[in-house]
Amino acid sequence: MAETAAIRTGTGSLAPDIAPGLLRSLAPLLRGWLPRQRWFAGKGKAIDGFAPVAVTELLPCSAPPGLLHLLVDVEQPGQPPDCYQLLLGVRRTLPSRLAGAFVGRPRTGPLSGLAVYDALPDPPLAQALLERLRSPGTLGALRFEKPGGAHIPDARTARPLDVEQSNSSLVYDDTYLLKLFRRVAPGVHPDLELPLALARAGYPRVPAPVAWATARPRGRGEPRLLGLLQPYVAGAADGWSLAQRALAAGNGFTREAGALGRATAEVHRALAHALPTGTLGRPRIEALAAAMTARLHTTAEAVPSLRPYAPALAAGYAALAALDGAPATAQRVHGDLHLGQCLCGPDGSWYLIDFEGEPARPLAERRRPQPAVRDVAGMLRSFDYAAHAHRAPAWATACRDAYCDGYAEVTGRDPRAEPTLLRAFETDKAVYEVLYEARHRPDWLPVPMSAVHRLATSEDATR
Ligand SMILES: Nc1ncnc2c1ncn2[C@@H]1O[C@H](COP(=O)(O)OP(=O)(O)O)[C@@H](O)[C@H]1O
Ligand SMILES: O=P(O)(O)O[C@H]1O[C@H](CO)[C@@H](O[C@H]2O[C@H](CO)[C@@H](O)[C@H](O)[C@H]2O)[C@H](O)[C@H]1O
Repeated sequence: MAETAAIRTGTGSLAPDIAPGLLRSLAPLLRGWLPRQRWFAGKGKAIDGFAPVAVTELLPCSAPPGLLHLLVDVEQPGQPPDCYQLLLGVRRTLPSRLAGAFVGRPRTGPLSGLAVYDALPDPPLAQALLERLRSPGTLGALRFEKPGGAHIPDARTARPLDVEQSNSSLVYDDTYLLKLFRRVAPGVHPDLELPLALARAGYPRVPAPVAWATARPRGRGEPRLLGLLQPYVAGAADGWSLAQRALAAGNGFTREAGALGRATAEVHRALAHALPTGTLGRPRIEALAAAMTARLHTTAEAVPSLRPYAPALAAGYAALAALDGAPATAQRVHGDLHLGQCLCGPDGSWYLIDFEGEPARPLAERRRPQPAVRDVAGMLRSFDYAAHAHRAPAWATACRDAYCDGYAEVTGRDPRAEPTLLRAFETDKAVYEVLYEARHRPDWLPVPMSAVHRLATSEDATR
């Protein structure tokens, strides 16, 4: 343990000469553990190596349980390194309740012989993260911010959220939720920017961030958002579970779909007031169609079953590029809207969450104003997804119509009135899903593939 105690410096950052050795000793463990994590985007590719970006000791490893915060560049073939956030606990012996979180025991280095594990399911370590956010300040490369001096009460309980997600979340006392981003990049993050802008504009049905953490590793550009604390909507059910429940009971879902259409429209209206908007003239529409076409071809390279459909789908994008008429309006959007991002609170109101956008796209691209119909297309795809396993295409069609009706009620603009734009965005989303499912959930690949088939063969863009 004497050696372990020596890893700490006065600021919480590891001495620069220690971080590489620490990471070298963790590397063999991370190689096995990382690809098994739902949030690891590089599955299926070799890991060439790891490089430390910032390593911070949040709780001393010399007095277990220790808590290490690591930002690590993961090097994989054919792409620039991706930086991941890891929160690792360190104990001499691991209690059996944490067996599932075990990463391994390094054989060398400052943690030699100690048990290293995912810190989030360990309540004292989860509590330590909340404690850091309650008292803002800096620690090494990490900065903890709590604007307006918000009072964040102590929590009696802390638990990781047990849902499929791209990041990781902790829930404190059913009062606050801490979302910890896993793949972190420099730049303004829409999952903080948009809910903050909506909160400042007085919009009530997007949980407002109350505290957050960023990293500013020296010489590595803009700050990176690491985590974000927001009120937990207790007793809420997400739209996906509610839709599944309705389908299993043989019930319709059009009332809910209409309410979701109205909720989407209200958020769009608030975003358009709070943040810059623009128009997309002919050159920008052509560029949009070209980007969609390029994504189609890259995805068809990676997923062979998409290839036969590529020409018909590309024709839809060509129709978009050739559109005459008024420029399309563009604004900030949610960017990855689906039923799982809509929470129905105990009072029956719908909350929208997770403004991160599609995690695979660069931050700058996600922050560009875009046609609002992009979110509409995301939700239309989601009704299709929900109905797929139940072989209930009529259920999906009714929901899709009710959703568009609800949207039009609030904005006065019916998304179905721009069928070429809507079809292009729906196709682009289905293509994104093909790649997403091929990488993360191959069993689900038939779901977006059936939409691809429909979009490539049907004349009617809204069916
Ligand atoms: N503020 C909140 N209140 C209640 N539940 C939430 C809240 N934010 C997220 N959740 C739950 O956590 C899940 C994952 O959150 P999300 O932001 O979509 O994470 P990710 O981007 O990692 O997928 C959601 O589907 C929802 O069930
Ligand atoms: O984890 P995120 O919420 O950021 O989004 C990613 O994962 C989603 C799945 O969990 C994925 O959504 C796709 O599957 C949903 C059903 O599980 C369906 O409702 C969506 O319509 C469909 O796109 C999403 O695309 C991905 O970015």
